[in-house]
Amino acid sequence: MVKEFFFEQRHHLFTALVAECQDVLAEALSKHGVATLLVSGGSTPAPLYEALSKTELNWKKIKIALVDERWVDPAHAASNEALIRRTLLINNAKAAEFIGMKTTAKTASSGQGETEANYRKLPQPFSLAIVGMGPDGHTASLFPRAKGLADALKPDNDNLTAAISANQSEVTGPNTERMTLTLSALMKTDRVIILFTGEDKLTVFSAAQQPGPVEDMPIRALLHQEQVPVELYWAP
Ligand SMILES: O=C(O)[C@H](O)[C@@H](O)[C@H](O)[C@H](O)COP(=O)(O)O
Repeated sequence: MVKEFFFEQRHHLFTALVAECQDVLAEALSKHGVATLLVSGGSTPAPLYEALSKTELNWKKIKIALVDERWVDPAHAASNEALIRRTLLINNAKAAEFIGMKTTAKTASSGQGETEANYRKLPQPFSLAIVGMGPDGHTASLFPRAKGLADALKPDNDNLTAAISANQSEVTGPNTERMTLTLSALMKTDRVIILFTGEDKLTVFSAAQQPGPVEDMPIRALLHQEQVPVELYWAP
């Protein structure tokens, strides 16, 4: 069951969401002494990251890692690592340790072993994952009917990360080669927060809440499970 938080204005959403993230991370720090924050890319979350970067958390005890990555150089405009370095790893949050997904491997599939080894060093359970949703019902880089999707969604897949080749029709530009957290990794997270805006995506989300093939709308894998608390933060 997804707990939904709707806001009339985006700045109200981000104010509330920063406070929620701060509470979740502070609780993880007091319980475990460390916290792991998993963050998505895309165009929506930047205001959250910029505000979160200024909060008075014990950032040197917080590990920040990507939910997914386009398999491009960190200097590339489409890089999620670049987005996080620009919007979150600044101000107080600069003290956090960042673990990226991109390696020097030519393809995500040939880089997956190294990325996996890096992610297995992250403290578990992960404290908080911030995920988005695309207009096609994808989340992370779990794209509908993409190559690698079935494995990435398998409950018995112990890998934390998976290489995905999205269909060109699903992504803008050259970013079809992706690395993503698997569903298993998201199920090892104490709290998952879905963040998106706009009426169109809300319509897609409502459709995803109905039963249907997960491969058509992979965010269904997060919505139709009772293992991990999932919250939606939405504004028009
Ligand atoms: O690498 C990415 O693009 C993201 O991780 C992806 O899953 C994103 O969250 C959605 O596509 C929504 O993106 P927008 O916020 O740009 O709508």
